[in-house]
Amino acid sequence: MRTHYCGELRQKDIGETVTLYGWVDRRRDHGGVIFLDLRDRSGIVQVVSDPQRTPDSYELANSLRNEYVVEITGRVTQRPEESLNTRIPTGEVEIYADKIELLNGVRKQLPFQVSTADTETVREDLRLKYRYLDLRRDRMARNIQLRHQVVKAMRRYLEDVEGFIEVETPILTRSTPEGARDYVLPSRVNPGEWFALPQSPQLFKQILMVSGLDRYYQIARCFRDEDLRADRQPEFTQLDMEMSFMSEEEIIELNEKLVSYIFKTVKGVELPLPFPRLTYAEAMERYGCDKPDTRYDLQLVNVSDVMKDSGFKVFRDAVANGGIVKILPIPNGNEQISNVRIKPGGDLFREASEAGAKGLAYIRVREDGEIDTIGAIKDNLSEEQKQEILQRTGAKPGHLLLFGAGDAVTVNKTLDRLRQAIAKEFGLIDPDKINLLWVVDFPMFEWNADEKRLEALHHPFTAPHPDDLHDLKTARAQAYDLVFNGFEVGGGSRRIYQREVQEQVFETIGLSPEEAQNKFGFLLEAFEYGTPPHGGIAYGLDRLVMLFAGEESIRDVIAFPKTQQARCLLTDAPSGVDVKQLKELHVASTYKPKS
Ligand SMILES: Nc1ncnc2c1ncn2[C@@H]1O[C@H](COP(=O)(O)OP(=O)(O)OP(=O)(O)O)[C@@H](O)[C@H]1O
Ligand SMILES: N[C@@H](CC(=O)O)C(=O)O
Ligand SMILES: [Mg+2]
Ligand SMILES: [Mg+2]
Repeated sequence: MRTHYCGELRQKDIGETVTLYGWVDRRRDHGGVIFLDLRDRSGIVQVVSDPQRTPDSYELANSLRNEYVVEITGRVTQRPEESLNTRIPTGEVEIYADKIELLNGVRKQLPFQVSTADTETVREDLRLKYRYLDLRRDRMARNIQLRHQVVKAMRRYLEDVEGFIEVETPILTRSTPEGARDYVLPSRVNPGEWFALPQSPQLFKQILMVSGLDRYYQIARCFRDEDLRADRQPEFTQLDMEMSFMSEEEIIELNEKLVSYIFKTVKGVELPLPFPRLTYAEAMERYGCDKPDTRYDLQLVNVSDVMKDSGFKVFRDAVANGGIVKILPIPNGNEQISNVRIKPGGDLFREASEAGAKGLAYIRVREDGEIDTIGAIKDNLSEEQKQEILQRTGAKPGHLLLFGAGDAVTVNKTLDRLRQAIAKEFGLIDPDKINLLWVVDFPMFEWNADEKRLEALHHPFTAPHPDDLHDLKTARAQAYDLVFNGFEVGGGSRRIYQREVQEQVFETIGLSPEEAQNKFGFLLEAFEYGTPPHGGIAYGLDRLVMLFAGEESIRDVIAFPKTQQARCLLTDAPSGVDVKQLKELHVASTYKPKS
């Protein structure tokens, strides 16, 4: 019977006889003395065997190889002075192995060494294919355990402090509009009809409020067929919440307490409350995005009013066509950023053009206070305009001012990208800083140029701001996002709970009354049976844990993630199916033979 986990053993255990189970992390032979690092999920402890002190285990110890599974019984002993290891928590002790039992060996060559995978780069496809080996390594084992700690803290706070009740909602359901494509599943018993996997439990949680549940939460799996990024998976987990009879202010306050409880419990960090807030309009104006990383300054400066009469055509036209001119001022940018980098072919030019910019104008402030720029700008800039720009941007000698000019979406996107790239390059980001902020007052809708219609910025169940009901199209929403170091970790809103308002919103996004009835009739009907005012939020659990763990990819905090091509390499899914299955499902075409 196991007496301890490997990673728990300390000086206080010296003299005890212990039984451990685990994997051989490494085996070293030091002139007839065998050292084994024994690993389990808690960490590593050093085991010693030699012919004098542990004659019964020596032969077997000598034959063990990496990743063999063993049971070891032995005495906890103080390590000699010269072999103390301060890098591991068990580094003061070692175990004299009186008895070793081999429980299982390794029959094939290991695709990579678990013991060195934390320090050497192993190809991700190998890691995902042999995920069981990958999850044995310290870093990954820690991430998975950290994820568990985060979920545990969420449950403790919501259940024990705030009285939330966890309810499971269906996976086989109807489409929920969260802005991505649906994963769909054919129904065998209902020929020609399809389930959609939920993009979120949005409508069910609202219906639970109509049911009087009052406070709901769920650790909920969501499915979205969308283009993948390092912080996006096709299948991901939300902490999903909904509550009745609470104002936006009360919902935000409860959530600040929840988030600070998680930080305190998991990270031991006390967060100052309340979290700062930015309106969507401020965030876009100052940072060019709705999830700004404000660990560093580098704020954008709008100079559209100065440039509207500029002799420089690009600036003047931008404003005349309803666009904007903005500047990203970079202190000490002159020295580090050469003209080559901001002209076609340069890396910063490429960054800008990937965001849709056609050019990257600049002004450099010289040591003597004069400016350097291209002739077309310099010749067309009046002294007043120049002074106004220098003053507004706070430009000093050494400053580089990068310009974005054009439609607001492109300018903001461009300068946001440049801001992030420059913060990284200039080392402006303090990795120990924790930066949490709310973005509030989102607009209800944004223009979808492809489909030539307004679409809901959050989702169409979000309530408009009560002051803006006279013009729904331009109304602000009662919606809020939580941003953590430049990532959107959560988003929610107060909801519409009156049928008429919901119908108006459907109409605004171009749903005909028939379509609205067809897709969301059950919701509209529920609103007629006594629906309480309600609202909620959902956090991306994977993203949150990724940031807690200091990882750059959410794949590293998910036990069995998909690749960027949305494949599971462990099980090799998706795969072809038998034609018989397809026939039963009434899906005759697109048949792909099973391999
Ligand atoms: N594909 C995804 N993979 C992982 N997490 C996601 C994904 N989509 C959304 N989330 C997380 O779920 C939370 C709530 O979902 P929401 O619909 O607001 O996402 P979103 O605004 O579409 O997110 P984004 O566009 O940033 O991916 C997000 O704040 C985010 O943390
Ligand atoms: N269902 C929403 C979250 C919410 O509004 O509560 C989402 O996934 O974004
Ligand atoms: Mg999305
Ligand atoms: Mg969102």
